[in-house]
Formats: sequence, C-alpha cells, structure tokens
Amino acid sequence: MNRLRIAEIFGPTIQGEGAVIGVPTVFVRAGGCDYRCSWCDSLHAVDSKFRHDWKPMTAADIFAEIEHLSGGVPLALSLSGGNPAIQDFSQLIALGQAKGYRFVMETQGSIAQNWFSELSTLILSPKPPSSGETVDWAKFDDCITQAKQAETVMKIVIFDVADYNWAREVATRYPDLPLYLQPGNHTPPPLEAEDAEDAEINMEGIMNRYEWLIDKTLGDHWYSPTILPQLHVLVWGNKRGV
Ligand SMILES: C[S@@+](CC[C@H](N)C(=O)[O-])C[C@H]1O[C@@H](n2cnc3c(N)ncnc32)[C@H](O)[C@@H]1O
Ligand SMILES: Nc1nc2[nH]cc(C(=O)O)c2c(=O)[nH]1
Ligand code: SF4
Ligand SMILES: [Mg+2]
Repeated sequence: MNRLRIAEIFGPTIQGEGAVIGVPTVFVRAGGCDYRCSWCDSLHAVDSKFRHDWKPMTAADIFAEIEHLSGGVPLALSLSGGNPAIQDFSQLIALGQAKGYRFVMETQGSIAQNWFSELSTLILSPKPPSSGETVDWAKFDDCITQAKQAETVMKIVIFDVADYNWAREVATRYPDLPLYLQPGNHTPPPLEAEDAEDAEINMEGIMNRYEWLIDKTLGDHWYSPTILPQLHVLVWGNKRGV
C-alpha cells in the first residue's frame, strides 16, 4: 500500500463547520497544501517546516487508528488538511466504507480526483480575496464533475465586505450548490508559537464578525445561504485536535 502524509488523526469530536455541523466525527488531517491562505488556521498541516511531523501511514494504518478512536463503531470521517486532494485516499475510503463509515471531505477545489465520487459529502471551500489566493474555476468545476452523485456543498469564509461581495458572485455562478457562509477567525493559531493552542483568540471579535455577517446577509434580503460560526472554535478556541 502507498503511504499518505498525515498531520493528525483526532476525535471523535463534533463537526464544527458547515453542512454537517454537530455530527460526531473523526478527523484525518492530511499534510501538505497547494495554497497558503493568509489566515489559515491549520498551518501545521500546510507549512513545509512541519513536514517532519507528518507521519507516513498506509490506509490500513490510518483505518486502525480510526477504529481505535471510534471503538469500532462507524461514524462520519472527515478528510481535511492541508489539501487532502493532493493525495490518494481511495484505499482508505474503500476500507472504511466496508465497515460502515462514511466520508466527508474538505478541499478548496484546486485539484480534482476520480475518488471524490466515493464520498458521501464533498465540501468545496473556494477562497475569497482576503486569503491572498486566486481560484482556478476550471479546476473547481472539475471537482464538481468528479463528485458525481456525492452530495456537494460550498463553504465560503468571510472576513470583510470584499469577501462578502465575492461570495455573492460565486453564489450566482453556482445556484445549485447549497452555500454556507462562515465568519473568519482573524486570530488563528500563529505559525511561530511553540504552543499554538495557547495563542490568544479574540472571541469577541469573532462573534462581532458573525453578527455583522448575519446583519449584512439578511439586510440584503439574501436568504439562500446558511450562516454558521466555527462551533469548535466557540467551544475550544484555537485548541488543536478537537
Ligand atoms: C483548514 S481548511 C483544510 C481543507 C482545505 N484546504 C480547505 O481550505 O477547504 C478547512 C476549512 O477551514 C477554513 N478556515 C481556515 N482558516 C480559517 C479561519 N482563520 N477562519 C475561518 N475558517 C477558516 C477553510 O476555509 C476551510 O473551509
Ligand atoms: N471540530 C472541528 N470541526 C472542523 N471542521 C472543519 C475542520 C478543519 O480544520 O478542517 C474542523 C476541525 O479542525 N475541528
Ligand atoms: S487551502 Fe485550506 S489548508 Fe490550505 S492554506 Fe488555505 S485554509 Fe489552509
Ligand atoms: Mg479547522
């Protein structure tokens, strides 16, 4: 079996974001990303200075850890990262599905894989202007095509008015994809911190931004998106592995 670079496996916890919020979930966080968003809250799975901490694991190794964490009771598994689409998760998906686990994946939509069709939910999170990244819409469309019958949804992080206006344009372009708007955490764990999870988090600022996003969206009579904060951040702040 080929080996996958895994930054962390943790849970069960609740899915803290978007379409399946609140659902008991084990997370598999892949190491490596083709983007580097200015406000990324998971740089320990992105920055190559952490690559020595990414464990090479076979699908069987990963699934053994999942079974251990979940007591062998099937639940939702979330593939995140980093960008999990860089690597080949098809073997892990086959192993898990055979035992009744279902797979959700978070990706920015920059790399398409044919195994997306084996997922139960594909969460595409195109990056707004504040991220400093630019979306390749042809690649993004490839991801939607590869998902086939898998439920596909969109989650856009919003920091400011420019992001909000951008999200409105994207929503017009993809009217059939359910859309989740998520206020940004402007105090993500810093790269430099030895113990990143102890880093200061501005909860009041996050809640103010959430309130602003609700007021703005509803004030514009824009009623199609679901507007949700990062629930795990409200409960645990910047703590890692939850
Ligand atoms: C860490 S990313 C990993 C998966 C994939 N690379 C992606 O971006 O979709 C998981 C989710 O967290 C979101 N995210 C990252 N940093 C954030 C922040 N500072 N505030 C709010 N959401 C954030 C991303 O936009 C994405 O939807
Ligand atoms: N509880 C919890 N929910 C999450 N939803 C998306 C996450 C991610 O970092 O991909 C995440 C995470 O790290 N923890
Ligand atoms: S695409 Fe995702 S993991 Fe990569 S830098 Fe952006 S938020 Fe972080
Ligand atoms: Mg996260």
